[in-house]
Amino acid sequence: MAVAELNPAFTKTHLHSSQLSFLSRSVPKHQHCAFPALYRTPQHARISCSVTQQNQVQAPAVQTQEPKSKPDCYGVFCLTYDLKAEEETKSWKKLINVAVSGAAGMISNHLLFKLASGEVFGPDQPIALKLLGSERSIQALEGVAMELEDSLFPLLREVSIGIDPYEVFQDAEWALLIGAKPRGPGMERADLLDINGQIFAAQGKALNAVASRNVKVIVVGNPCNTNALICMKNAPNIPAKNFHALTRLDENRAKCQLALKAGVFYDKVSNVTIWGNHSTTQVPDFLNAKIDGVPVIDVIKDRKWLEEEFTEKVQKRGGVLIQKWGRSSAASTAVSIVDAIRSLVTPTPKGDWFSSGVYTDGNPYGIDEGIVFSMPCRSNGDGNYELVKDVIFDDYLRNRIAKTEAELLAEKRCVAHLTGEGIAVCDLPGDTMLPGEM
Ligand SMILES: NC(=O)C1=CN([C@@H]2O[C@H](COP(=O)(O)OP(=O)(O)OC[C@H]3O[C@@H](n4cnc5c(N)ncnc54)[C@H](OP(=O)(O)O)[C@@H]3O)[C@@H](O)[C@H]2O)C=CC1
Ligand SMILES: O=C([O-])CC(=O)C(=O)O
Repeated sequence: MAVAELNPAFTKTHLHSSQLSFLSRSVPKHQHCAFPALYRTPQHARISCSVTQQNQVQAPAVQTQEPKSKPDCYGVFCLTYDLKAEEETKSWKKLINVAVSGAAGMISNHLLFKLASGEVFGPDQPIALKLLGSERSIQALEGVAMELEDSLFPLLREVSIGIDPYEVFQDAEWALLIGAKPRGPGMERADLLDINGQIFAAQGKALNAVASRNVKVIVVGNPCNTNALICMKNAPNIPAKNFHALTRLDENRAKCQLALKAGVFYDKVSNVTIWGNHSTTQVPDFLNAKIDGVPVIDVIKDRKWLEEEFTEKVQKRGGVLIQKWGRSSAASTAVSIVDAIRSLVTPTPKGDWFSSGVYTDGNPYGIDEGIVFSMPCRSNGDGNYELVKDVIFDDYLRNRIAKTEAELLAEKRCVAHLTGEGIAVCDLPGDTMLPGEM
């Protein structure tokens, strides 16, 4: 049954959410209904019902204008509404489109509800969620959309689900790329780079074709640095500066370990950089880090612990967690994605910085150009960042950075066929590991 066949006076209150979902799924593409209590008639007029102060439904009033087109909307989110009125009366900002891939996965299951609640973009920012799944996950994705419906988030104005990135990424202002194939038993790192690289090449092309020209892209799916590079290289019309690989979880893990050792609450720890790859070669920088404004090395006077135990703990934290949980970090990863976005949309506290995997071209640290490398960033809150200049290095830090840089350069050579840089040569140093593989 198409929504067009509904009794126009049949309001939301008469329908169970699963009925709404079913009805909306049976609406042909580009054919929509409207809410509050707006439904489309066969004549394409819109019928509106308003609720009186006594909460009684009034007789429908016919409106003539065409409802807004919403491709692939889901359930209650297919209903249109007068957002303009809310922008005016509630001082809401203009709706933003946030695309999420791997939306039926574990990380997304935490993240989507944070995005919809307003805790990420703020209590005055209405949001449209555009969820990318696959044939394999489409049922699960409907389940996710149903849970979003049932959560009644005031700021969540649109949800759409789909399996075609060219549709899902349309006009996206943020693209949170989480979906990736996990490395299976016996799978070579080079195979993982290739399989996931194909996904991120395709998604880069789609972003290039249909996303907002200023879309901010955060790549989470592993190996995230090289996936971000592939995505960026396939999206030449989007500024390279707009691509990030998520290393914020590593920064958060490092802060926690430093706080634990120093016996302070973790909000006292600042200026922590993760350098390099989101892998076991990553470098958690204790040289520039501070506790209560004092250099960490003056608070934790155990250099051996910092160089060995601390560093390894952060590098392998993901793997230890998998051993305990039987699956990789999902909740804390989602939290760190929230942190990463908020770091770009709010001004960085004075004197502090945050880590993100960003393109190395023009970096002031002497790191090879042409790779996505985690470095210290600051933002004035407009969605962009600049690299922090006033950081210090010693031989230890330089040597460690060189190792993770070599790993990323090798990964880059391994995916040359996906970045348009020629024939791939895979000479990965040893069998480099994701944090979760240890
Ligand atoms: N950067 C970081 O700090 C961290 C990164 N990660 C990474 O994030 C990614 C997602 O993690 P998580 O949500 O826990 O994983 P899940 O396994 O729960 O979900 C991953 C999603 O990836 C999608 N996917 C895409 N291609 C494939 C494929 N070929 N085979 C199987 N699934 C595929 C699936 O969705 P669909 O079928 O819809 O495409 C699936 O829902 C992983 O790559 C993980 O390693 C995890 C923790 C930290
Ligand atoms: O390897 C994984 O999937 C998990 C991961 O990245 C992490 O925990 O940092």
